[in-house]
Amino acid sequence: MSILKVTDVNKSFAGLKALDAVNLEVEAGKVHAIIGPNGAGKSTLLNCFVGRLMPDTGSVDFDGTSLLGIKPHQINQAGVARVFQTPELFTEMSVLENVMIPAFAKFDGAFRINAWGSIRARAEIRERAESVLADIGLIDHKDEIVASLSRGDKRRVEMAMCLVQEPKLLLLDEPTAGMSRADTNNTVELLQKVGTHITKVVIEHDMHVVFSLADRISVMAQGTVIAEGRPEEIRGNPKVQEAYLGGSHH
Ligand SMILES: Nc1ncnc2c1ncn2[C@@H]1O[C@H](COP(=O)(O)OP(=O)(O)OP(=O)(O)O)[C@@H](O)[C@H]1O
Repeated sequence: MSILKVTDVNKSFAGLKALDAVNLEVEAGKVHAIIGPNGAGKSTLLNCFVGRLMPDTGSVDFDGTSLLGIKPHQINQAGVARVFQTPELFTEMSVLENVMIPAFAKFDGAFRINAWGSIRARAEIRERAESVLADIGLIDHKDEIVASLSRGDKRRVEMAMCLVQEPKLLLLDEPTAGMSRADTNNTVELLQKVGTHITKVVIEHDMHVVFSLADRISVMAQGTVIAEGRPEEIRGNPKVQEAYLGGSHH
């Protein structure tokens, strides 16, 4: 069953067709990678999933409801979380506080009936945050200020901030960009381990990462999806090889 369905999406910027009749279906519970050379339209498409961009035409349905015309925070409330290329963190606050903030935003309303409910909510939210930090291997750093963490650990905090919201769909925009091989391998291991029930859409240039994680791959070139299939189908696809050889890539 598909949880995300993109139908005939078009988007132009001042005459440049960034998305040209894009169709894409993401199956629930799977890891779906979107790959393609620079300028293929991957980020533009992702921005249409989170309310940052409005397609000119076409539809984007998540869990049976249209995402178009909905504000980013409402899309987030509906169960879509995004991990950015550059972590957006509260750097002067502790790791635990950073993870508790999105959990409050998501769950507090459900408890806040009276003062007692609010205290209970705080305890429960702290527990949720600590449990995610344990999964992600950061529990020993929970009281540290985020500014003092390594780049790799900052990305883990951001991942924890997404996971604590218990999203249905997690969007990962180049999760290993700029990382060393060792950090990349750690991130791949982490993504294989955490939130296994969460549907993930990953934009990624590193083919080692793509082939380690993806259940399905969509290949974009010049604003459109030129191939879609299982990793072994995509690996040998001549259209895909041509798209990469014909365009510039990292
Ligand atoms: N806000 C914008 N205004 C004008 N043109 C844009 C805008 N955003 C993207 N584009 C153009 O749309 C096309 C698709 O860009 P997009 O960033 O979606 O590609 P991409 O596949 O994500 O590339 P990369 O792998 O380099 O991130 C490019 O030609 C880009 O220059």
